[in-house]
Amino acid sequence: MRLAVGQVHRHVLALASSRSCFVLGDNLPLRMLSLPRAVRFHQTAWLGTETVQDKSASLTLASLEGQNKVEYGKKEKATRIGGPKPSSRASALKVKPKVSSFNSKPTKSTLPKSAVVKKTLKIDESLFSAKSFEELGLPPLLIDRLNKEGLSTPTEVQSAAIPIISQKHDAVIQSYTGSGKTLAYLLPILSEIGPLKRLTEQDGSDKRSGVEAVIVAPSRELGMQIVREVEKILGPNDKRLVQQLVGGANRSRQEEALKKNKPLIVVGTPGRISEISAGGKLHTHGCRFLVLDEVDQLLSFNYREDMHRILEHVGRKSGTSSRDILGPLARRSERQTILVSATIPFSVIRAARSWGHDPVLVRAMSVVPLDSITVPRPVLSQTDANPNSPSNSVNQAAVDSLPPSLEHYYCISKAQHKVDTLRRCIHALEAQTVIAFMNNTKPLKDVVFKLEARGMKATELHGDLGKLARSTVLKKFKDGEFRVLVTNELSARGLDVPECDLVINLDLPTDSTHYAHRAGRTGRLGRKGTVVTICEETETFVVRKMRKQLAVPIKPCEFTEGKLLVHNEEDVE
Ligand SMILES: Nc1ncnc2c1ncn2[C@@H]1O[C@H](COP(=O)(O)OP(=O)(O)OP(=O)(O)O)[C@@H](O)[C@H]1O
Repeated sequence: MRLAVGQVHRHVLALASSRSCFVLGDNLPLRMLSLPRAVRFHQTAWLGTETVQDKSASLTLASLEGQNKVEYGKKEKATRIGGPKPSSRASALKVKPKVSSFNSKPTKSTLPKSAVVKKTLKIDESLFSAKSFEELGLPPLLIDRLNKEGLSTPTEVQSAAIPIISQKHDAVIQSYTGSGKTLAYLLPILSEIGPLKRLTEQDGSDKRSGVEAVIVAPSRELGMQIVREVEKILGPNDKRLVQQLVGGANRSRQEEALKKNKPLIVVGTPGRISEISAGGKLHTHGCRFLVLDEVDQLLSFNYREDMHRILEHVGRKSGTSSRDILGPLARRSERQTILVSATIPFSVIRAARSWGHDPVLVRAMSVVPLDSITVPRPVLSQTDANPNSPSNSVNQAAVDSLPPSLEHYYCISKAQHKVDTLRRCIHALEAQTVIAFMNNTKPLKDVVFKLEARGMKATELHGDLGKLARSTVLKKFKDGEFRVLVTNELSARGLDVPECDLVINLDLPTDSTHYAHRAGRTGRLGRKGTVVTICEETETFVVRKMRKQLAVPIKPCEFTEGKLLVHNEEDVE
């Protein structure tokens, strides 16, 4: 569904039960917000006396510090707001656009303070100077496995998150797409549970059995990807200790595997996890870790019932009744909750505060206690004509999720010529691994057909394909059998194809958050990447709005004679 410009992203709050609160939020269009009265009541109740100026505004360290100025349209790259530099160790992909002119007009946008920090944890500087996994205190067996997989140096977000999670903090991890957030939470978990864990004095008497970590992801693909990452670290002999519970696969087989393999870690989608748990085949009461990957999406309205069940059951010891004297606090103490996303809106901070004890926000180079964070004010771009328009606000969550190494362009094309423009773009940029996004499933086939007819290997990926077909398509694309993957929003979050050097928007993303997640499929781990939005003349104002909200230069361009030609902004106005 495409949102018109001017739609307001709202995060809707509701009380999950009378005893524990959780946030149901999403970038919902305003007209979808006719909530049941009870929900509205809870929303009011939960907001309490807080003066909330912008529920959709997100929290970022850059906004907390309020010290960053952004300029875009400069000759070189845009200044990145907050966040770390790309890792020097990361190799660059071979994308060398042939640029024949580069003269976009500088435009200014300023980010004033958007949130106030009352206090900050004293940050251990040595936390960020870790050069190796050894320095982060990971157990030797785990380090051996990492080395065997060719992993020797932690990324910045891993350096920050691993010690914090090991100190048993509840944590919100925010870092840009492709910066290594998955291992940032997996490694401290695997330091505590399973065959690679740190040996402690209690080990002989450790009576824990059953599932010890539940990892929830919004899509099957992302769930499967996380499973593969865990299997990789555990190694071939112990990979049965992780079990996937994703939708679309045979449920009975998953239940049998749970019984037979007795996994320590389960990874799955909210629907399937809560279904199997409700059926009594998954026991998570003794669970020590709950991870919500892509938390902002998981806390959206769509998943509310399943997430409610998961939040209520995981890590809550059987026998702990909701009438227990400590109530929700007792429950919380049973598990460590880790929330992860490239885009963390303020609603997630609020949710984490209500669940966690001593929760902290971990970013690549900083750790901030969540209690210190107040609701951010909307941040306006200086060039905005109408500051009252919500669409003119900088979307700080999306800004911070963009990898610093990306180049952004847009190109005008009539609808019927978009596939040709796409082909010319791929040739001009010499892109080898391309993900093209559309909004609907039906037209995907047509695009694939046209590309193939012109000799370009392409394939489609969408929710109408079965689970097996989806994983086969993805594997073939990753193996380089296809040059172009034509897909929809399904692939926008979490999908890791390190070689992807070009992302194309054949349809406009619904908003700047969706733009950022799509864009993040390229430029992984500091590699170079290009994002090109192909739009119709009448849609260019939407691109300009997103450019303001994202505070990055999205430069007008065209592809002629096998070259990328970048226009001056005023040439196209
Ligand atoms: N320390 C490391 N050294 C080398 N490669 C790493 C390291 N950590 C992660 N990677 C690789 O970097 C890639 C990106 O990691 P990951 O998918 O965890 O990023 P992410 O931040 O979760 O991205 P997204 O926000 O898009 O989900 C993966 O291919 C992963 O295997």
